[in-house]
Amino acid sequence: MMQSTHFINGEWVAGQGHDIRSIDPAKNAVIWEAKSASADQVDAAIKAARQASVQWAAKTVDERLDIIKAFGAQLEQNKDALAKVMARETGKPEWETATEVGAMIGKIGISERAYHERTGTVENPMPVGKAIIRHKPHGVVAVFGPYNFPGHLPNGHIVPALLAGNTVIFKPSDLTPMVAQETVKLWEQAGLPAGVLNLVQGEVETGKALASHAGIDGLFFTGSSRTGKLLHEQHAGNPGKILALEMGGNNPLLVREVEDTDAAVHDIVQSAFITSGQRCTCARRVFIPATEQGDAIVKRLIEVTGKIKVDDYDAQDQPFMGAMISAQAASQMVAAQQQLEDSGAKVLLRLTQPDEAKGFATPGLIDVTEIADTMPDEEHFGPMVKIIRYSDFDKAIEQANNTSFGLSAGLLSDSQQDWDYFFARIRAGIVNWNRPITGASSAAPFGGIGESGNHRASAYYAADYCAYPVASVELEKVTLPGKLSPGLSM
Ligand SMILES: NC(=O)c1ccc[n+]([C@@H]2O[C@H](COP(=O)([O-])OP(=O)(O)OC[C@H]3O[C@@H](n4cnc5c(N)ncnc54)[C@H](O)[C@@H]3O)[C@@H](O)[C@H]2O)c1
Ligand SMILES: O=CCC[C@H](NC(=O)CCC(=O)O)C(=O)O
Repeated sequence: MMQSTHFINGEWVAGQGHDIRSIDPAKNAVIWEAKSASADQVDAAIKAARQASVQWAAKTVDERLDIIKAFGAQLEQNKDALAKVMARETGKPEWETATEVGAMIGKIGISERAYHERTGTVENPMPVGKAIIRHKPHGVVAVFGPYNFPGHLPNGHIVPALLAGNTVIFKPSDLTPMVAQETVKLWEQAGLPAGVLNLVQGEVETGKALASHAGIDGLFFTGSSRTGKLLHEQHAGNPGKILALEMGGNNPLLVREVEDTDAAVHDIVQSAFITSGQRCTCARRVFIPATEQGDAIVKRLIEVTGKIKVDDYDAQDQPFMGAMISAQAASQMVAAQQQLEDSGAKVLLRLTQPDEAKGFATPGLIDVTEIADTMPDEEHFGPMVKIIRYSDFDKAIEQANNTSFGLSAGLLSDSQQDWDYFFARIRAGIVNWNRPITGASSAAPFGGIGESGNHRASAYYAADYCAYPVASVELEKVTLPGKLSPGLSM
């Protein structure tokens, strides 16, 4: 029987495109199979969203919020089941997917606050009448999600977009269709009117059909810089379409003088290896002083990293790291490590793929000091950290900034002076002090500069790209001014 996996105009329908499937990367088992949405089905989803758009935008914010809160209640009721689906489809441990569902629930209250604070209505008195700032939804927007947070990150676009009065076509990562399907079912159960949120599943073809469609007013994308750049090029010449791009990073973490070596090692590990290194904010380059204390940090980092538990998402004794998204992703990390080694880097702890048919990769550390100025500026999206030993803080900051990305960066140092110096010079959208550089707060803006984004930060600032401001000067009755302009007589 054909699976109905696309949600168009309030109905679940079977795809008319080609065969797609989802694989549990920890068990190497097919867990979902269907047909992708064809270009005609993408078109139908956009038409449904357009049709639903007037009535949805005409509702009061509180009416929209009631439905969004009902979705939050559905998430709460189904949190264990959804977390299990996420773990199966991504390989992430169940403790971590439980926190992902928690973040989805938390997003609702945060989006409500952000809506009022960032896009609320403001009145200013004028000598005659008043000036009012209001916000309107863009209309029909497309949301593209990545695989690493298949619930939380698309949710971070969808909730504020719907709250602002937009209707949405959601195209999840083709690696995580099941999480998307289960999430959209919860929206359906929450009573969202037909056409307000549509789901089209598929690979690049489906993505292209949606992104290039003339019927969308905006596109909110979270994913790789490669795809984000393609979308940016595709939208060149369309200044009226809002494009919000959240992309990757080649994030630096600098260590200076710290009293507590273990605390520094903990923050490095948490920054580098959480989610098997598959977070956009993960530390990719760690700068450690070429001093005795630096040697001690490296030694301890090797010990602690070597003991990280990597295992099945549903293991009784939960691991810190589960499988990566696919066996292919793990083997790409092995190949990336080999390339660096061939270029002169020194492996301190080897990243391995214990089973070529599965997505597991053990965490790796590689010293790239000798090739730091010549190695490619690449985001290696997995559990491998490049260590750079430095003697000069200014040079280290310069190297840290020597990237076309600019998502997250951090400093581990017990000195306030170091922090002030670092903060003034480092270039990134997220800059932390003595905290891991992963685990960003949804109550703050989230985004990067350079190839990491296009200055339309998400999380708390997602409200900004979900609505456009309208300025009005108003007076209740047409009235002659008390004083006419010079040279004018009535
Ligand atoms: N800055 C952030 O907020 C953030 C968050 C999570 C992940 N990321 C980044 O995302 C990447 C990992 O996620 P990914 O591999 O799923 O990203 P990806 O770019 O491969 O895919 C993202 C989405 O775009 C779609 N897509 C791919 N090619 C397309 C095309 N040519 N036209 C239209 N759509 C297309 C995909 O199907 C998916 O829905 C990493 O680079 C990571 O740093 C960034
Ligand atoms: O992989 C990219 C996201 C990483 C994650 N960031 C957030 O959760 C941002 C907050 C939000 O979107 O609400 C992290 O920093 O760990």
